[in-house]
Amino acid sequence: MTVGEKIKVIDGKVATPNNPVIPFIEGDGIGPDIWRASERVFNEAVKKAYKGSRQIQWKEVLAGEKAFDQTGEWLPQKTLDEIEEYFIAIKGPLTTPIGGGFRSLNVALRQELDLYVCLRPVRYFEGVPSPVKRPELTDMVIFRENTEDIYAGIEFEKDSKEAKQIIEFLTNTMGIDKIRFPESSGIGIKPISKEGTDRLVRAAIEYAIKENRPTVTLVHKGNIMKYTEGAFKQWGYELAEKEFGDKVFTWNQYDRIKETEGSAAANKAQDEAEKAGKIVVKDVIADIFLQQILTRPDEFDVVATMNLNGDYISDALAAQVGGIGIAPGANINYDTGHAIFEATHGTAPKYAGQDKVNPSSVILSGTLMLEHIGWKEAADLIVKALEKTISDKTVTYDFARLMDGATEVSCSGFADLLINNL
Ligand SMILES: NC(=O)C1=CN([C@@H]2O[C@H](COP(=O)(O)OP(=O)(O)OC[C@H]3O[C@@H](n4cnc5c(N)ncnc54)[C@H](OP(=O)(O)O)[C@@H]3O)[C@@H](O)[C@H]2O)C=CC1
Ligand SMILES: O=C(O)CCC(=O)C(=O)O
Ligand SMILES: [Mg+2]
Repeated sequence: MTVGEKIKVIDGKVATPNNPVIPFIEGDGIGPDIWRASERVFNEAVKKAYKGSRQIQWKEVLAGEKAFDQTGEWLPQKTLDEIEEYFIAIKGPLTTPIGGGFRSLNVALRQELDLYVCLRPVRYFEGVPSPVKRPELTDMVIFRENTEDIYAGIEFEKDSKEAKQIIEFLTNTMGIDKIRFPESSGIGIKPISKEGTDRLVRAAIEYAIKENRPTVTLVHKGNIMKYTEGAFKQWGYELAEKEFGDKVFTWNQYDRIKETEGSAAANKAQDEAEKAGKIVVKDVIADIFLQQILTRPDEFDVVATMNLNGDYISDALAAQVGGIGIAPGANINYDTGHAIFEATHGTAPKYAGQDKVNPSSVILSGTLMLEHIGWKEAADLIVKALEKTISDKTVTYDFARLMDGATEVSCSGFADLLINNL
């Protein structure tokens, strides 16, 4: 076997050798089935695209159940060190116990490496079964903040010393009398910072500019959580105007024009901005957003939101274009260049070891990774093969159960077909 070389990040740009070492985490549950299938597809696509002159040297790093069985640790420091050293990694899903036990290893990886953007593109592949009438209208890219929020795990159990201390502080020092049942409350804390918001919204707008996306929508629940979600909206608008100037037109600008010159002038200003190719930065409250993505999905392009909202939105949008079996993602720090690519779905334990589930989410996460390292030709081959395989109606169980005249194939069988169609 040839020895691989390290990917480097120079001045924020990824420099990829012809034989990059890329660490992978196989994952729990369905992870091993999916990884085996995906790895073959990646290798064949790279071989075909570059006629053997390029090859990925996969390096397994441990996390989750496999790590615990082999090392006694769920997330060994060595794994974090190696991903940090090699910059780019890809992972299968990892189990998180509910209501107790260790905290999410997926979240820990994102926090430890400060991978502040969870990027989740949502697009329709012709022929995929969908619960909506016009699934092709859904074409969005979610920028989900990945390190803060109530999601990030600052939580204290009911009756714990910490929960009692916080409740005592809130009640006696802060004069809060709205904790309905102070004797039996667990406590969760939701930090949302200006720095965290700025870097997330900056990445979303930069992406919209680069990819010619007409709008960036800030999704928040700022009417209720004013100083966290409401601040996210406010800081987002401020950053857009301050850093992107005349490349954007914000709904804050719209409101200011409306206030001084009236609605007609504000509408005209927005029309002119759109005609001039400026990106419209707008906002929507999270609950109505979940209705509007169903009723008028074509009004949304790039979506920037906080961690918990982004989690719900990711799965809801995935459903519109065929489900969680075809929902890729990436966790990225655009400043250090570190990135871990991973599917949106979890370990689907009831299907573990059955060679049954759809490997497309990890495979498409891999195409994001190939594009990220500059190997677009290989990524394009995989996307085309996926389109062909779906249009042939040879699909895994999740699609087969909703498609007329489909032939159901296994997870590995689907990978075989993709490879034939490369
Ligand atoms: N990033 C990560 O590693 C993530 C980890 N998790 C963890 O995964 C575990 C299980 O979570 P759960 O809530 O059940 O969510 P999952 O995403 O694991 O599974 C829920 C359902 O989604 C469908 N599904 C998931 N993956 C696929 C696939 N590849 N192909 C086809 N269908 C698929 C199945 O639907 P059906 O039953 O209809 O066939 C499955 O039962 C938890 O421990 C959770 O914390 C969850 C999300 C992300
Ligand atoms: O870490 C987990 O177990 C769940 C993560 C998750 O749902 C997500 O990132 O979308
Ligand atoms: Mg999720």
